Amino acid sequence: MSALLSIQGLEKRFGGVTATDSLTLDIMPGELHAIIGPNGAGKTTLIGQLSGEIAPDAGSIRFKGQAITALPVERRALLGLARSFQITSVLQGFTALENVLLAAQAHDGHSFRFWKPVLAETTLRDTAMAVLDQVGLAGRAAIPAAALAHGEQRQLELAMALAGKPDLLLLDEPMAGMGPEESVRMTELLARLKRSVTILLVEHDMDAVFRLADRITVLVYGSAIATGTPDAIRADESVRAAYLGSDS
Ligand SMILES: Nc1ncnc2c1ncn2[C@@H]1O[C@H](COP(=O)(O)OP(=O)(O)OP(=O)(O)O)[C@@H](O)[C@H]1O
Repeated sequence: MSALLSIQGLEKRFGGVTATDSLTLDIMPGELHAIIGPNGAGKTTLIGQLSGEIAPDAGSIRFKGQAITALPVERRALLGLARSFQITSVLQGFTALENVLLAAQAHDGHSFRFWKPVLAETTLRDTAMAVLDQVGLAGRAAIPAAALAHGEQRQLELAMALAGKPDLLLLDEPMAGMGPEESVRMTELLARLKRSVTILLVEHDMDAVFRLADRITVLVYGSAIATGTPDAIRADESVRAAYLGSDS
């Protein structure tokens, strides 16, 4: 099986800081691959380079066999690479459904052909409702985003990323700022989403990571010190020493 996303020799420096250091990594179709590592390890910088917001200094990124290293964010999104979280994209004055419709429309603008506007709108609306249902917000479609609970807003951000029917979803700390109950709900949601979309997950919530991930990569100072199944990562001495704490 060939990789959905292939990262080769990726490098990123900020002044004297090496945020991404000779990183080579394959993300396989259908897997949920988590990236963990201490604060400042380079996780968000990596996501930024994959989504197209940050230009790497060296190395290459291939997605679905195509070199995307130099492509801008929108072109990557059209190819099926979507990013969610740590970017506040929800429009508070619009309903949940309207937010998803706008996200779907932004991704799929060409479906609004002037001779078939009603049909196109119906299809888009059906898609948006299906996506809201997928994230457990179907019953909240008509509620303004501002009136949604924090956890529901995060579910909505996920729905907006899914609206473009991505092949690869980049999730940057979906549990950030959540209470324990909301985290559990988001973990269950991601467990349901798994397999329908390949997911690259950056997350500090280790319970969620070890429950959800098929494979985990541990970053330290921008380098991948280990990649493996949750069991292999748990047992890896270098990981325990560098990150999890040798007594964990
Ligand atoms: N725009 C920037 N300018 C300068 N240094 C930066 C910039 N962005 C990131 N860095 C530095 O690069 C390193 C990696 O940062 P990054 O935010 O990617 O780490 P992280 O693993 O996502 O951290 P956290 O877990 O705290 O979110 C850090 O040392 C950070 O200070």
